[in-house]
Amino acid sequence: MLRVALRHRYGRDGFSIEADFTVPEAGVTALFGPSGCGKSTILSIVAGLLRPDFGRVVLDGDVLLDTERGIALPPEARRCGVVFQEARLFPHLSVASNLRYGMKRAPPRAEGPEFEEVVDLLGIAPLLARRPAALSGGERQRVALGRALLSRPRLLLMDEPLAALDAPRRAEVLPFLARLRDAARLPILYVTHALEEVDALADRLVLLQTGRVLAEGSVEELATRTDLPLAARRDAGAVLACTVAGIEDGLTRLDFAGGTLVAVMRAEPVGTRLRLRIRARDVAVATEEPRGLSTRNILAAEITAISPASGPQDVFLQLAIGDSTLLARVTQDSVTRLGLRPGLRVWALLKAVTFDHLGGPR
Ligand SMILES: Nc1ncnc2c1ncn2[C@@H]1O[C@H](COP(=O)(O)OP(=O)(O)OP(=O)(O)O)[C@@H](O)[C@H]1O
Repeated sequence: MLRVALRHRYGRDGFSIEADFTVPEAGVTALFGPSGCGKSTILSIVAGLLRPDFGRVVLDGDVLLDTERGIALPPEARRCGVVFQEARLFPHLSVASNLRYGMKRAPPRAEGPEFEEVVDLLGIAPLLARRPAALSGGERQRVALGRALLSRPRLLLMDEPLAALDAPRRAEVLPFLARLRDAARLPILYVTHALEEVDALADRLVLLQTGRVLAEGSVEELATRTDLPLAARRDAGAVLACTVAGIEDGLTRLDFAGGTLVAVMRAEPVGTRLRLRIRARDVAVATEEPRGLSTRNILAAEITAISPASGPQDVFLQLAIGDSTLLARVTQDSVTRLGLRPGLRVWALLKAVTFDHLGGPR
């Protein structure tokens, strides 16, 4: 586990950061927030590239930084694999040599994946003889991931690794990141301002705003918090962990903690685990069981809370469906007209178009 506590100010009157959070043993923790909120600064402090005014960084009980005790391990002694927005490969070396450079940085008895395993994991075997100039942006990033992994780090730090890529390249690299996450069994601190990357990759979220941690928790939990800035986004809504239960007539049946949904999406084998974001604006409610509707996903729910939404006419309904929570964005007028209140049993109507298939299998 990684524990981070820090305080830093750039210059006398510059931007100030005060953050305190943890990253579990394995899985992706996304450091998420708008541009300029301090994400890269935090990552640099953890990597040892920036010395903060005050900081304590402890990885699995080992102190990497403790300004009060005068401890500050140099970057190379921290065993952090760092991946930046640009791949930063050596242009004069082949892909294979770039990867071997990573291996040379690994301590002699460090545990970790072998060269072939990493090449296989990231699908870079056909690229080994090439120079970075002859690679696409996505391929370059895959090599950079491989090089970081081969240095056998104890922690992976990724600073917007997909931000410099266009949408098709991002879509190409995302599944490899998901594979790496599942194979590496390392804590991964992942800086991003893209919610779709959070949905596809992250287990936990540390939400930042102007240098402060607003909240930390699981992606599912924070997605339905209407008091956070996430709720003001167009794509605000619940994130549900689902398992593919079957495919019939081109429709995929997905089980989640609370019931079953039907979605039109890319066919995945039964048992595949994935996550869906169900946008609040795509959920409607009815006080009586609807009949004769084209909507296939109609779920029995209970209203657990009603809270204001960013538009003055709208509110969020928090809906409990078994052990899951959905958000619905409805007008204040429908609340009055239908007598919606916490404790009321309703039906949640989800449009098929709601389903965005996120990331690769988990
Ligand atoms: N070396 C520096 N000197 C002074 N101010 C800095 C320095 N580096 C960053 N800042 C300021 O600190 C704030 C946080 O920057 P940081 O790069 O950590 O944010 P970020 O969340 O990573 O942003 P982005 O998503 O745009 O990369 C910004 O206001 C930035 O202008």
